[in-house]
Amino acid sequence: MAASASSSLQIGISPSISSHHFSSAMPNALLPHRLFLLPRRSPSSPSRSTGFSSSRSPLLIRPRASSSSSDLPPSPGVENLVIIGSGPAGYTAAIYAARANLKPVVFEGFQAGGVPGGQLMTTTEVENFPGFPDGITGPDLMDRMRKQAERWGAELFQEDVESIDLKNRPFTVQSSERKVKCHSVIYATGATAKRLRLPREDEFWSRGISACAICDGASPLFKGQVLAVVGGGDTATEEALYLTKYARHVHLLVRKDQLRASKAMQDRVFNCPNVTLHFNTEAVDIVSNTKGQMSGVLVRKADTGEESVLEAKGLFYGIGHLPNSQLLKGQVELDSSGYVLVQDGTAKTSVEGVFAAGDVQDHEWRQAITAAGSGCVAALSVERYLVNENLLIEFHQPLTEEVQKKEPTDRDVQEGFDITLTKHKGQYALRKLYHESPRLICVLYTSPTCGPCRTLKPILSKVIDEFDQSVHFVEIDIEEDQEIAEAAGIMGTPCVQFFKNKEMIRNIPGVKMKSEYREFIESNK
Ligand SMILES: Cc1cc2nc3c(=O)[nH]c(=O)nc-3n(C[C@H](O)[C@H](O)[C@H](O)COP(=O)(O)OP(=O)(O)OC[C@H]3O[C@@H](n4cnc5c(N)ncnc54)[C@H](O)[C@@H]3O)c2cc1C
Repeated sequence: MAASASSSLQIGISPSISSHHFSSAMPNALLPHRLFLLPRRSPSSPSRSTGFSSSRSPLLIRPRASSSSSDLPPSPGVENLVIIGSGPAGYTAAIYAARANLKPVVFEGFQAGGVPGGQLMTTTEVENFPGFPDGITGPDLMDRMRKQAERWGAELFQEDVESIDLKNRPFTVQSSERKVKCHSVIYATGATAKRLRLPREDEFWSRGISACAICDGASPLFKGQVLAVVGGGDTATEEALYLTKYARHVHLLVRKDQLRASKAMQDRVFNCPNVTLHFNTEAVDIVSNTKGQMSGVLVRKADTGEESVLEAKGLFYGIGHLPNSQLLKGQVELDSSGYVLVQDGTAKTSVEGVFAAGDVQDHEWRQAITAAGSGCVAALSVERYLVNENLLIEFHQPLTEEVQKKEPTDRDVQEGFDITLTKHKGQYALRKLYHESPRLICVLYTSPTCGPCRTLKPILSKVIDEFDQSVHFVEIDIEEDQEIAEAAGIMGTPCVQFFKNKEMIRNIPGVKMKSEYREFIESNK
């Protein structure tokens, strides 16, 4: 992924290309972003299904009558519920808890244990989630869940939780940016992709090794190349099949003598001519060429110990997940693999008031719908717990009129490129800005199915807003604008590059903290 810290982007416009691009009718992708503000209805309106802001204050605070012996009133400044995690489990819990007027605080996470939206942000089509007969992409499904939680008043923070104190009541949840006291917690932090820890793994991470075929498969580094995938389960088989869209050939390295994947996935792999299965084969290390680029995988036969080099320009991990339960260690009972133990058929953990949902407590089913189901159980259990303990405070939302973003119309397309605007999209805009902008240019490279890209967009957008008029921003979809992505040496998405005076001065792959982008712009604008 590394590009030199200061190099010029090879996007100088050749006369033929530039005149063609500049004179042709502008496609949608080249349009500057424009937003339209329309009034929204209140969440009480039954006909409306999406999009209410979380910025609201409680209209009415009404302690409920207690059914327990406790006479203590609810403590001020203490939240009813904190939900940690924003996969199907966390968002479903948030929807139910918000609908029950608990005003849950949700820590969606940032980079510890995955991305906001969880594991489905790294997949393309989800074909088995009820209610979507034609399937839906993972990121779209998670966007919908998020909006639904927000609509009903869940308070969402894209921050990692760094510590939890469950030994003292009320509980304390400390994130990267705030400390929250609460009476109950739903722990829904999911699971994280495992790594192989190969000797040269760090050297080639994002420069050949990836744990997300969906995010990185379309990048120029891998297109038309021979690639390898490690693993024998559903993740590995799905990744191998997905990569055949872009790769010349895919080798699937399976440590055992058979696949663990579902029968349906096995059939698809066996019937795919572009995938070669290597049983009893493990990856030992990465092999590079004289230019220091990945050129192969050193593999070992598990049965004979024989080692050989398999030609491959990329290695994708599909070897399963670890439950993200680190924060609970020593406070809540976990099983030997680290999964949170819950009482059978419930979301109750060993600590009263602490509930767990989703993959972090489920090593068996691990599906979006089971995670969502357990999130629902957890939220309903919290409501019951708070009522029984006389801790519940109900929050009712004011019926505020809100505003909504609207996609650009055909008329906007006609209006064309305007250099006075800060935010742009597409290679036409990038070429124009590269040659004409006196400002620092921030380029965000994305791909349509990349979940982390959706995480980064609002983060970067907010930072750009802080520097309006002293920076230009361009979003490049690497599938739509392959030529420019290739010229810029993009090997995975998301990736941010900064240009000034026709020089690339910084390349930042992946999703970073807001402060990193902010500080760089501040000192280079
Ligand atoms: C490639 C792939 C394809 C899949 N396809 C399907 C499919 O088609 N259908 C299906 O049903 N299932 C599918 N699954 C499985 C499904 O994605 C999971 O079962 C489901 O996402 C689990 O949901 P969850 O809410 O428990 O956790 P996750 O989705 O893992 O979400 C966990 C959340 O916790 C957050 N988090 C972690 N640590 C912290 C912290 N310290 N602070 C704050 N937040 C934190 C993360 O950011 C994340 O938002 C797929 C999984 C993968 C990997």
